[in-house]
Amino acid sequence: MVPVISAEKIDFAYESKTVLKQLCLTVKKGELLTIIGANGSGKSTLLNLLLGNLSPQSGTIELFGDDICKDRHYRDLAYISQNSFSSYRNFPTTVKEALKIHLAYLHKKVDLQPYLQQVDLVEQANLQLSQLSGGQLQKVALMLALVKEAKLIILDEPTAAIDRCFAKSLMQKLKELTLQGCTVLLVTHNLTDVLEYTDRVLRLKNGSLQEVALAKAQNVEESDL
Ligand SMILES: Nc1ncnc2c1ncn2[C@@H]1O[C@H](COP(=O)(O)OP(=O)(O)OP(=O)(O)O)[C@@H](O)[C@H]1O
Repeated sequence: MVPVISAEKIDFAYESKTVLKQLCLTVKKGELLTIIGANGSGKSTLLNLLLGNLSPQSGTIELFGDDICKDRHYRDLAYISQNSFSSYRNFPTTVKEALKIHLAYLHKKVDLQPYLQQVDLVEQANLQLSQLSGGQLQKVALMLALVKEAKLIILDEPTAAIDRCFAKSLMQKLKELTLQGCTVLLVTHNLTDVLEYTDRVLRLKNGSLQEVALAKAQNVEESDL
């Protein structure tokens, strides 16, 4: 089966600053993959390359078997960034209206209530996005990804701004989605939140990815998270 993500021998530098060296990554359909790494190791850079926001100096990146130079597969992708919530905050709508706008954009007609329930935002449905907390805005971002029925969900620090209880239900939800064939790639410094749910952990170090055995992942040095 064609991998969902296939990156081959990626070299990337910001001018003279080399960040990634001959990096390879293959992610199969239905996998929940976690990438860890110390601050500045290049995790966000790698995500930006996978999203097609940056181009490697050498190497190839394919999504769903297509070179991202030709097709970035936006229709299949949902990206929840570290600060997606701060950009939502400036959007002058309520939670419910944001969901309706998103559905209209996707040409979909569905009942809103189950989506609000899934992310526990029923009580906040009529609040303005500007009135939500960081964690609640993170839930809005997840809800929009669920509505899109994305085949690949990429999350940067998904549990950083949310409480432990929602972190658990978020990870359960993501795991459930992978069992239905969705693929999830996330970057985190909170390995404890994801370890129970992840299929693999890769550590970004010295510009490339190394597999971390799940049994050993708990003991990964703090500086690598
Ligand atoms: N636009 C840029 N121009 C120059 N250097 C950059 C740029 N963005 C990032 N860098 C550098 O590239 C390296 C990797 O940064 P990146 O943000 O990818 O790391 P990260 O692993 O996501 O870090 P963190 O865990 O702190 O979010 C860092 O040394 C950073 O200073």
